[in-house]
Amino acid sequence: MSNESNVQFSEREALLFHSEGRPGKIEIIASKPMATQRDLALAYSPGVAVPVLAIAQDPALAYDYTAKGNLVAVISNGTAILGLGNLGALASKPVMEGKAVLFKRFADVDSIDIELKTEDVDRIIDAVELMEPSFGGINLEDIKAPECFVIEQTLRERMNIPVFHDDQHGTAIIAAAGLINALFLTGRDIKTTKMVVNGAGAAAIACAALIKAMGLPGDNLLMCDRTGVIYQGREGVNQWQSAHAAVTDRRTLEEALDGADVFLGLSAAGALPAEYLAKMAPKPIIFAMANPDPEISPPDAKRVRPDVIIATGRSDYPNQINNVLCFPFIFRGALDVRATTINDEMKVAASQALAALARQQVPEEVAVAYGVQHSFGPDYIIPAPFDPRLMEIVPVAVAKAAMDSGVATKPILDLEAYRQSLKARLNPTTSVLTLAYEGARAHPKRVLFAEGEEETVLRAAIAFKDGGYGVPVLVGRDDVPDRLRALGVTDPSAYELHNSRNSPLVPRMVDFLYERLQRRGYLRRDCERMINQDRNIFGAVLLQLGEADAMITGTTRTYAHTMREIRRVIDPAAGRTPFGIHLMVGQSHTVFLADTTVNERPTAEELADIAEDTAAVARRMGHEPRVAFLSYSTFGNPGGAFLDNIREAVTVLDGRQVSFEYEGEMAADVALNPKQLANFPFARLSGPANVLVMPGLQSANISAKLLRELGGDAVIGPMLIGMEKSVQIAPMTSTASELVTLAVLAAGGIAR
Ligand SMILES: NC(=O)C1=CN([C@@H]2O[C@H](COP(=O)(O)OP(=O)(O)OC[C@H]3O[C@@H](n4cnc5c(N)ncnc54)[C@H](OP(=O)(O)O)[C@@H]3O)[C@@H](O)[C@H]2O)C=CC1
Ligand SMILES: CC(=O)C(=O)O
Ligand SMILES: [Mg+2]
Repeated sequence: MSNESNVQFSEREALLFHSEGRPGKIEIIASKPMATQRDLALAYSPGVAVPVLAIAQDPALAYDYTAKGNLVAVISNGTAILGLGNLGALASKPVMEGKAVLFKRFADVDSIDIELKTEDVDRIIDAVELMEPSFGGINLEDIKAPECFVIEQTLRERMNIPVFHDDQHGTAIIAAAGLINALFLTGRDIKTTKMVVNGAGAAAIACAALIKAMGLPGDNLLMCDRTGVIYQGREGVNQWQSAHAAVTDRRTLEEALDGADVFLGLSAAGALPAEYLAKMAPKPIIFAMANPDPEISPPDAKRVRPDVIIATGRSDYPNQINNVLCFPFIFRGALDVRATTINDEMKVAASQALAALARQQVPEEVAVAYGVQHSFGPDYIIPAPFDPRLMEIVPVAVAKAAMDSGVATKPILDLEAYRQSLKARLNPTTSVLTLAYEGARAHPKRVLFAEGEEETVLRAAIAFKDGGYGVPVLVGRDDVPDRLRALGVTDPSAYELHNSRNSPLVPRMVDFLYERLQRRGYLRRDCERMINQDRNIFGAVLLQLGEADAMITGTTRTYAHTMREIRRVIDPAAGRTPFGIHLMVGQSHTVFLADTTVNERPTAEELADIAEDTAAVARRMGHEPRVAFLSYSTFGNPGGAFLDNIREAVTVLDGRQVSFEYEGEMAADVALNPKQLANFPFARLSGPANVLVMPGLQSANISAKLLRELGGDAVIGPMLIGMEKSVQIAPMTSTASELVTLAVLAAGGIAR
């Protein structure tokens, strides 16, 4: 799919992504304990009667006793699914589930998709209106024009919670923000700018209205649909379109574009032939926003007009103009002040905040991920959706505008404290992971997949290559190309394959291994056999010879077995203690657990090394480390025979004068639960620990595996740290996407 952009994936992969594990993209998780009879009695009958009666008395209490205040419905009837057209309510469900997860991912808004099987405007209005008690806000999505205008307007009048048709206003807010910056960069004044809007539906009409409100003269805008220019007097034009009908003798898109400064595409894939660009003004601005494929691709546009500033709706080209930059954050702000509506003031505030953000210095981690050109300029006119600053800045601007315009029912007095609370709502790990993926694309590395005959590994290698994250180097037999073909790869020769049976590198590899092992009891013949027969040794030697930057293995043999093989070829880095880290990633927190894989009974020095290196990984992943050395004992209570090395590790760190907080020994609940920690006021942790150094491999490995199998959080790892080359031993149960994550972390230098 999408063979021109730098992110590619097969249709099969897109389907697998949706079907693997639990089908679809969302599930509902209880936010209260549901373990005991008592929990259930409180959560449901009879306990639930108490909040019922309270809400009946005072409806505002619904925000205190239910999820309403943070819950948004994403509602569609599937009549304008992206740019794919009217494919019906059911087919729109993947998109609506997608919007729901984006709400959560970007702004911690809980959201559920609702697909309505009707094109009847009145029935949609009635259905949505009846849902008012359930939700804090309504996001209408992919409902075609002109019905969407009537539906949204009527619901806004009838409902007392925000109703927002994202395709209209979300798109207009982003397009306006991008346009402000593109006009600035090309030295244009909006009052003399000539614009063509292609598409005359929901998004196009809302964008045209907002841009005119910003100062573009009505006569300077020509709107086109499939028939051509919408001119005054044209037949079959609805009332919303006729508001933008121009007095003009131009009739086609091509004629409309003659001398135009800006093309705004909100129509369909490929709707703008490249040759039409030739007659546009110097430094033309093209926003080709149709999804999933734009009106014209950036490479095609740049071939004809190298001076173009181009944006698309996609994340895989520079300048993503997509309403994902807006809807999570505008609802976050609106919900937090319990706004009764999202008004024009709030929309303008969001647009201005976005435009201003793009002009600020780009944070280092975002800049590194994107490469140098991502400072304000033609390839960076709008912030990237996973820029962590969006969550801090846009909701604050929206909340303030809601308060200033009198639609906030629960004003926020301290906006700075609000900004801080927004920051804490998202887990930095998620943006660091996203940025690690972007970084891998900006600086692609060679990653060796040692088990190239395994389907899961091949799928990971395909995703790694197609995603543009780097070059997979496969170890496997001659049938690997056939296996790749069976997975939908049309040109397996594009994959680098090393087969020990016929690799020209084998003599050099044997020399290397024999040199290393000759004084450790191995004959040359043993080394030849290992190179020929053992994929981990073969792969690790390739890594040592510089044929790859990192290596992924582990899915076919146990961790211990794989580790033994790797250690024959690769040593610990000088002065380092190798060990494993598991990461537990929740919505707002990450906990780093170490050493979960290597050292059975670490000494005090080793525990201190593990603490230091894990703290460094935590910092690389955006967390200020607070290290707890865990035990069954807290500060000597109860006493025991195996506490000395833990205590001594704390003393070792005292001597090293490290720059992070650490404390121990302590029980896990003291480390993680602030109430328990408060019982030890002398403890030198300013908050719950996020780096847990385990006393030994027994407890560490058991805990990590328990959490992986039973825990609600996502688990990443184990990452192998402290080796002279980056080798990652994945769990045998890994999925392809877990392998890709490990590959990206290894290639990007986070796991090192
Ligand atoms: N990047 C972003 O954030 C967003 C992008 N969009 C994209 O905008 C497009 C329209 O969405 P939306 O407004 O919701 O849909 P609507 O169904 O409301 O409107 C579609 C409009 O596009 C016109 N159109 C379709 N094909 C062409 C063509 N080849 N040339 C000219 N006009 C054409 C239709 O004209 P006619 O009546 O003649 O068929 C109609 O006016 C979609 O591609 C969607 O993905 C939408 C929202 C956000
Ligand atoms: C992004 C979006 O909402 C659309 O393309 O419809
Ligand atoms: Mg949409």
